[in-house]
Amino acid sequence: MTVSSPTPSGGPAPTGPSEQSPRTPIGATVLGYPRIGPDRELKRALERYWAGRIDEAELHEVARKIRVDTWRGLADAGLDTIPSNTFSYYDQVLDTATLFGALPSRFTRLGAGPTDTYFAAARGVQDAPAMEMTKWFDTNYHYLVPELGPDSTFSVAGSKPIEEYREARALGLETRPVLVGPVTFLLLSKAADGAPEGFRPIELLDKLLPAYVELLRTLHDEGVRWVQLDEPAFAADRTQSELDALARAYQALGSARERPGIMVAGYFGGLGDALGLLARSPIEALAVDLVTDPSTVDAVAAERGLRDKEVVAGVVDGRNIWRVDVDGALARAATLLGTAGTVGVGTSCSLLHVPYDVDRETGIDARVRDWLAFAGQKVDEVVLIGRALREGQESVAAQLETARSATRDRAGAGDLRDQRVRARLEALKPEHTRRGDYATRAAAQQEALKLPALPSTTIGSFPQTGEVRRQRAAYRAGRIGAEDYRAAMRAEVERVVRLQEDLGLDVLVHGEPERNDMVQYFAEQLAGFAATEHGWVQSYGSRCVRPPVLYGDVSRPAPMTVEWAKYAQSLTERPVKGMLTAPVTILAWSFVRDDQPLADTARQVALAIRDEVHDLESAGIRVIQVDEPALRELLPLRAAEHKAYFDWAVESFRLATSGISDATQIHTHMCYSEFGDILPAIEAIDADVTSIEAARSRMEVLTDLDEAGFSRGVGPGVYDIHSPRVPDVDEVSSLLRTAVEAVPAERVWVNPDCGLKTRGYAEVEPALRNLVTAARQVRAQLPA
Ligand SMILES: CN1c2c(nc(N)[nH]c2=O)NC[C@@H]1CNc1ccc(C(=O)N[C@@H](CCC(=O)N[C@@H](CCC(=O)N[C@@H](CCC(=O)O)C(=O)O)C(=O)O)C(=O)O)cc1
Ligand SMILES: N[C@@H](CCS)C(=O)O
Ligand SMILES: [Zn+2]
Repeated sequence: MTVSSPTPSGGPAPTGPSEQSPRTPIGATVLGYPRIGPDRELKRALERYWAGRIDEAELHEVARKIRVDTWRGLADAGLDTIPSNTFSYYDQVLDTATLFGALPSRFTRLGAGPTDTYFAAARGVQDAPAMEMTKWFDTNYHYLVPELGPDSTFSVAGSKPIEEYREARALGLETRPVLVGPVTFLLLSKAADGAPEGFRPIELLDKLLPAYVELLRTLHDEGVRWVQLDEPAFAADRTQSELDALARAYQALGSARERPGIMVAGYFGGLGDALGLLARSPIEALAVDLVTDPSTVDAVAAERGLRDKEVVAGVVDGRNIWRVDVDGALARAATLLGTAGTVGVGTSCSLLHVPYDVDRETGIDARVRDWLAFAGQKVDEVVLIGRALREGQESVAAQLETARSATRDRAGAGDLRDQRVRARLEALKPEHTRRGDYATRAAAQQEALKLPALPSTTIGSFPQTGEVRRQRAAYRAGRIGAEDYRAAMRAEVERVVRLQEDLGLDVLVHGEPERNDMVQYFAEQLAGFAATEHGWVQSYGSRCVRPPVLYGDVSRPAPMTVEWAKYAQSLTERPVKGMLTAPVTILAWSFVRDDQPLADTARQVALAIRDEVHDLESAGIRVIQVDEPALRELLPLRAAEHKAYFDWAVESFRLATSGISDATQIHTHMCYSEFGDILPAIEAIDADVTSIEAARSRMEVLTDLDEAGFSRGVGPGVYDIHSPRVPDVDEVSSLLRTAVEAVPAERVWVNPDCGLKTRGYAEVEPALRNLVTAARQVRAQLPA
């Protein structure tokens, strides 16, 4: 397999759609690639740049090397075409807003250079708070939300896709620039502050399209043969007017005279009604996700309008890490042979969501490792399936057989089924997911805890200092032993407990210094999971996570947190909150098995957490928080699937948190989400207290919860921990007064928006001091 031949340096491409010349097919390709660097080189460079330790040139050089290595690797692996502009210094949606000159004016008027203006928008600076960050569809990646108003204008203000194209071409590599499509860009944007009531960014489509047309012309003049326009927004339910916008957009872009070939990529599910619209539009290619929803293959095969188009069959899962089932993938791609003009082979979505290379994971059992494919291996899978499809299976018989034997081995691995776990689940009765009624519990808890009105607490983690991380790195590398590590972490716990006593918080935490991550920490101790050593995936900006691999039945061989919670409680008279992660969040932030329904896996995880809850209670811990920040994350994109999801998601939380005394108080915590769709579930999980991100939206969520009939304790965040800003006492008191107007004061708790692990003590101490002072002030003003 060969890479497309390079365009002669500097010269325009010989073809354009208007000239009707044959175009090299897209063939075997990937929709995008990780960009943080195999050893998180970009993360380190970004953080050094932000700290003023390297200059811009050094940062750009690290980025250039990541791009070059990526392109060379993809070309050497044998893909037919390779993407560019999939690199980003922070986020591709922010890149798109920058490219089209649509950054909020609070950043452009700072007068900084382009790089620092971009980072100001991403991270905020004094007096110019960062753009809002939210989840990218149902993934654990987060993007920055563009802010648009009726007066927003668009132009081609940047040149990133062009520069990256040129950079690759200078290496002799022809690439396909990837852009967020215009309709998805607008659907992901929000109305800027001050926009008229009811304004929706999609109304700006006719103003945005000319900028895309201009960019397409520039790319064409540069010699670009294909562009990829990503429209994942159409994997979710869309209104007729949004579908009309899609049709209008691609009619306009497809009719542009001088442009490269256009491939629209729809991913994270089937395209629904958008499929037919795109099939009828004057574009040349469509990339479809044939993994997320298996019925998509039939919908695509039935689509007559694709006869003159190339369809890139996304048969290699871009989001999970299992080796592809080559026969299933080949069958799906082959189904499209009679439908599409040409069939290419690709990943279901960008590989941004998986780590770089499974071969480095020497710590994972070799048998399990052989079942896995990370980004590098997935590229090989795409190349393999592409060749088998084009040249026949005989041409790659040996590689196909190796792949088949790994798939067979996994399917037959009976030792992944733990009969004890299965028997426990079989024996579950409805009472295993029920607690006593809330009013009785609330009275028993007040009797046990004797908390003041408006009790103050934190969400769990305290700053993960460089020293804490260094200790863990030293422990992992074997430079210090288990006892020394434990002693260092206990010293940190003691420091954090003393600090909270000094600050005057009412319910304390141990601070989570011993945790690398709130999911990975548990996965490392549960049977059925494998942890990775190098498997970093970008979560947002420079922040990464290492999602564990959930490959078998889950159980808890031994208590996971009890010693830490007990130790913290031994240091103080005040109640210490035990801290656990709930089942849905554990699943959402892991790579999950695909050989059984997620609901079954959730129940297994719930049983393990339930065991821990019971052990914490037995150890004298009277308040236990079970964090469920990702409850919104696994919500299916299509509304028709919501009820089934909520049923198992709520059941798993309740299974994890019932069977305990009425007097034991269960907290949960939610953040990083739009809560609108999950309000009924927040009530249904039946936690005694829910702490919830609210500071930036000025407590709006409380009114929403109230309207949804929420009747339990609630801790709306009064300190935005995503910003280094220290809120003053008046600001916190004002938020608290708003809170007690929306919810009866006896149900209100006082806490930050989320954990403090990413912050420094220099901000956290004064912020918490102000929080406690504000709580006391407002408490003193409550009617007796
Ligand atoms: C709440 N969020 C989380 C999500 N997903 C998760 N799995 N976990 C989450 O908490 N999704 C939604 C949000 C996303 N938010 C965040 C927030 C913060 C981070 C983050 O800070 N990530 C850290 C890595 C955390 C970690 O695993 N740390 C490890 C390893 C630390 C490390 O890199 N060590 C260095 C050596 C250190 C030294 O010597 O100084 C090394 O190994 O090279 C640990 O503490 O042991 C990040 O740095 O990106 C992520 C998502
Ligand atoms: N207990 C966790 C929740 C984060 S969502 C923390 O405090 O970091
Ligand atoms: Zn949180």
